Amino acid sequence: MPRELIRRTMSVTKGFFELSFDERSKYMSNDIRSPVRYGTSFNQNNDGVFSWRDFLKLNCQPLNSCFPHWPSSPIDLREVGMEYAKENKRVFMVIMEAVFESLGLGLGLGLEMKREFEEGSQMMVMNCFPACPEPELTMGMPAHSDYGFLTLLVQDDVEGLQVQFEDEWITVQPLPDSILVNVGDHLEIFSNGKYKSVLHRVFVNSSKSRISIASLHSLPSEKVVSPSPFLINEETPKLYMDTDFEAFLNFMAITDSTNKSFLQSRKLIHQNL
Ligand SMILES: O=C(O)CCC(=O)C(=O)O
Ligand SMILES: [Fe+2]
Repeated sequence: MPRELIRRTMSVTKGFFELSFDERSKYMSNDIRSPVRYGTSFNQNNDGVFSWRDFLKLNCQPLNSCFPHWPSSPIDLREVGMEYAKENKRVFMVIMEAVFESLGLGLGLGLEMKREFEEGSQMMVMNCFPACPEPELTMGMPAHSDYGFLTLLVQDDVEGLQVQFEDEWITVQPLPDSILVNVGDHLEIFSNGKYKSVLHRVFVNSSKSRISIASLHSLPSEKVVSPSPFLINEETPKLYMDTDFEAFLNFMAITDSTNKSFLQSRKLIHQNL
């Protein structure tokens, strides 16, 4: 992925969040399948969890029919976003190949999955965390894991992301122009627990706003994600239920999906995995 492309994408993202509220709010929607969805915690029309965050979610699948619905301002958002989405998918595919290899899954199976991932769901989540006068009273995003296989994240030079490791919150040192890869719930399920999705959260500060772009990738949204039959045996039984996007949406409708609660609900054997 060219650094220049990451920079340009960060710059249109920043540009979008600098637009007037009237301009941004044109893209508000409660429809989870909409090609574009803007939300802000400065208005209650957000995801249900109160966070100090503005977001713009751009659905990238299928790219050609989604991108004409994306914001027309900043003027180059669509063009840059489209180029970034394509490159992001390419990088995702390269990493998934390595993931398959690491799981000992054969080339044939890899090729089959590859075809599915080519048309897999892809969501670009642009986040803006404004400076907050009382940062200790809120979060940019509460602890959660992402629902897809992998999330490719780029961020500016302001600290904010923390990942949980051995029951401690570790602050990730931002490295601008680089891509950070997080494991999502679907990969934990598919790998039958060999990979673990990462619990993460975002804190805010009182002096600087922060921008990040999370790209979530998975299988096509109508497909079922299940533990690979090649990773189930006597030693390791099937540890997770099959799941699909519908199940995720239903879960979200009745509870919030923080703290890996969705994944927890998919476990067949409730031991400490
Ligand atoms: O801003 C970040 O570093 C993380 C954002 C995030 O976790 C998300 O959009 O799911
Ligand atoms: Fe996340």
